[in-house]
Amino acid sequence: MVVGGGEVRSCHHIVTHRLLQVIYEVLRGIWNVPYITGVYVIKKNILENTETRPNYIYRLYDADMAMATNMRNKGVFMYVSNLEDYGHLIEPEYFPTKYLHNDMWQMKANKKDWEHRYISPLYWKALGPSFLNQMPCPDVYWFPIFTTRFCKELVEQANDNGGWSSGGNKDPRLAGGYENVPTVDIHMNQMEFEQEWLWILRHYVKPLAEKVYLGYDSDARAIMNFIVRYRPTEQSFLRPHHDSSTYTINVALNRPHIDYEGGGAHFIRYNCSVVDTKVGWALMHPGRLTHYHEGLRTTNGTRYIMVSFIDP
Ligand SMILES: O=C(O)CCC(=O)C(=O)O
Ligand SMILES: [Fe+2]
Repeated sequence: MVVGGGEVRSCHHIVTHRLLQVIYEVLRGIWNVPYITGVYVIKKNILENTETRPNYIYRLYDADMAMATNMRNKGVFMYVSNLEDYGHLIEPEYFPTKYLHNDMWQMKANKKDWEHRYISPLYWKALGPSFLNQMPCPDVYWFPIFTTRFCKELVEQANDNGGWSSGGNKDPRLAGGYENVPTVDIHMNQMEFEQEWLWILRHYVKPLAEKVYLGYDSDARAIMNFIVRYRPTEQSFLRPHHDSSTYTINVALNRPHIDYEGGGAHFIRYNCSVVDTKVGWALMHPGRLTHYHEGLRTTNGTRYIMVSFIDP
């Protein structure tokens, strides 16, 4: 497992590095290792002492290999420790610069930071097997998923893009060119956020769906992923309809009574409405038959929601 300092060839190094990562994720401790790259925490007296000060030259080795070898030869050992959290490295290779909120695109490259920014701390609680999830209407569940920041940035990103549809039945964005129940909306593919959104569905939404709809295995597939805006002066409500989904998520992106008045979802068979929605919380409901539903009228301001028709 531990390869002698200075004898490590690069392919070994990659395999060893990955194995060590796995071990470090499972175990806690301190390990004496021959070679470390990237980040070092060095005792001040080691740096001050001219005998032990790091030296980066040894034969024709790369600087980090030379340093590791020289330190070991001087009897200054290096350790990997995960007893304390000193922080983490960021992956700088993929970072777009063309969007308004580029951080939103970082879920794959820098998952830890992305989750910290955009996934609500309550989400992890809601996912827990012993947590009883809210059901405001029959088979309609209500989950905290996103932070306020996520919702704010998603709306700003949509408005920055500006490709809102007219809300008419003719919709050139769709394969058939026709939308039976049109909304004033913007699709995730218009925002170049479709693959990212599908990743979010697979990683965060699917486990919630499988928790509450016991025995259902969700593919977390979705073709229709869009932000809707309702305004009294344009489209202000959505007539009763079914969704083309097995289940739908409907995320509140802004605040009732502050950013807008009215709004909410009404489930007709149960005569049950969800009106006091919370930013970053998603409604999840079956898409068809039992859950014929409508969007209630927004009477003031602009109401924004994010909708996905999952497993169509
Ligand atoms: O306004 C709502 O909350 C309902 C939205 C909806 O049903 C839809 O977009 O399919
Ligand atoms: Fe709907």
